Amino acid sequence: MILEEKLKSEIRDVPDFPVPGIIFKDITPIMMNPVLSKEVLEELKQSVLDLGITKIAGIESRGFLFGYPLAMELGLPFVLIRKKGKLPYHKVSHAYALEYGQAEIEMHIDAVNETDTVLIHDDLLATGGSASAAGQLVNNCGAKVAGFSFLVELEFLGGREKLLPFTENILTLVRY
Ligand SMILES: O=P(O)(O)OC[C@H]1O[C@H](OP(=O)(O)OP(=O)(O)O)[C@H](O)[C@@H]1O
Ligand SMILES: Nc1ncnc2[nH]cnc12
Repeated sequence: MILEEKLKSEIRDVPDFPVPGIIFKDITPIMMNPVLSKEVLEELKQSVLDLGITKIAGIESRGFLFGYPLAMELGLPFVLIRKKGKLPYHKVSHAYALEYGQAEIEMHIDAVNETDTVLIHDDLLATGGSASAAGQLVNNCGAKVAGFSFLVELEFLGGREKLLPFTENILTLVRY
């Protein structure tokens, strides 16, 4: 079976979570499968090797699951992009809309700078609000966005369009 089929067979649809009308893509069964998790990590690694990235930024919280292991695999620093009020030091922040609500994310002001080309990683691309807000944070600190990577893309929400102004390198392993 190809990786996309294996992932689709594990990802679970949960209707009406966290609010009515949303079909939530539950990726926790992937984490319960260490063999598949390693395959995911290897695929992400091979796909971003040529992008010349200097740092990986992961979006809280599910973007940490594969983002940090990927950074360690590649021998790169990992940057935490967190929900408002969680990071201790001086920060840049950006508010945005989610598929199911509003949010604001933050990054330490010295986490990236003009010498960096950054890969932004998250588990899932829906409307693109979170990832484009993360791109803004990276750009606001003077760094370039070299690429985005996600396990899942909800194509019908058109999030990819929001990311194209940053880069055309948008990797997704499973599309719905
Ligand atoms: O493309 P968007 O419309 O912005 O949606 C995608 C975001 O929504 C989910 O995060 P959520 O805020 O639910 O947080 P979590 O990762 O902590 O569960 C998901 O992990 C992405 O970060
Ligand atoms: N439908 C969905 N499933 C899981 N995570 C999400 N984040 C935004 N939309 C989502």
